[in-house]
Amino acid sequence: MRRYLIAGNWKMNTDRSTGVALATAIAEQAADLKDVDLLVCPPSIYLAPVAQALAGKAVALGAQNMYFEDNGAFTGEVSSAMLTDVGAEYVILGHSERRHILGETDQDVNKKTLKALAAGIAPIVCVGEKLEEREAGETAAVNRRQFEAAFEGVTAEQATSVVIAYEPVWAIGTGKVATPEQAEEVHADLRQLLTDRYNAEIAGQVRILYGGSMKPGNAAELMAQPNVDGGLIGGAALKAEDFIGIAKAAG
Ligand SMILES: O=C(CO)COP(=O)(O)O
Repeated sequence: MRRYLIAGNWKMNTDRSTGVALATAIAEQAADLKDVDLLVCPPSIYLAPVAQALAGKAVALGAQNMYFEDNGAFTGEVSSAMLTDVGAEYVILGHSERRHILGETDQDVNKKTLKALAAGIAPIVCVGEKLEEREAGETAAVNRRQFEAAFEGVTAEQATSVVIAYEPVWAIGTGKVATPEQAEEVHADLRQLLTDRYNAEIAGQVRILYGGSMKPGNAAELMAQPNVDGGLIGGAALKAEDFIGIAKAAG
């Protein structure tokens, strides 16, 4: 069945030395954990030194974004080949900060998802509604639209490598975590969308993470939900102790 995945999204935080120290501290404690996959996603510029710190360790490396073109005149962007070159196995795509602050569209997320899969990188596709959308009763529709757009053209074979992260925008960095029931409702909807698009067997293999103010103190009840397969952690991923505390709650 599905293994829990605890993923740290460091966002635009850390520097070279604190990033390496954080990855090293997580890797040291990761050895004791069973039945859970750990992943850290530092800023692109620190992927290489963090990869070095994690060599031979039970913690995977991921990026926070990539571009969908292979190479060329795209100033400031990073390609899928560059990510694999430095050892990234995952890439976060369509994070709400990229959608709502940096203007990324559903179509961009789809192109990036297809490119990552073609390159052998596991995309972590983020979906999630804003507060006003939830209050307007649009939660299911928004998450469905983002899901359907991202999965356009993804084959059944590829789908099992995709990770979905449900991150309600109102819960990100606010300390206002979704209740386990709120999370489970959306996760179950997403699993049903996978079943409808592919089949129940494939849907049963895809990991659906929750993200938004997840902490050691609330992680266990969230991950006790049948369709919550781990977490995409922001603030609490910047302290090894908190990140490992969440990973322990998965067990
Ligand atoms: O956006 C997130 C992870 O991608 C969640 O951030 P916080 O855990 O800081 O709320």
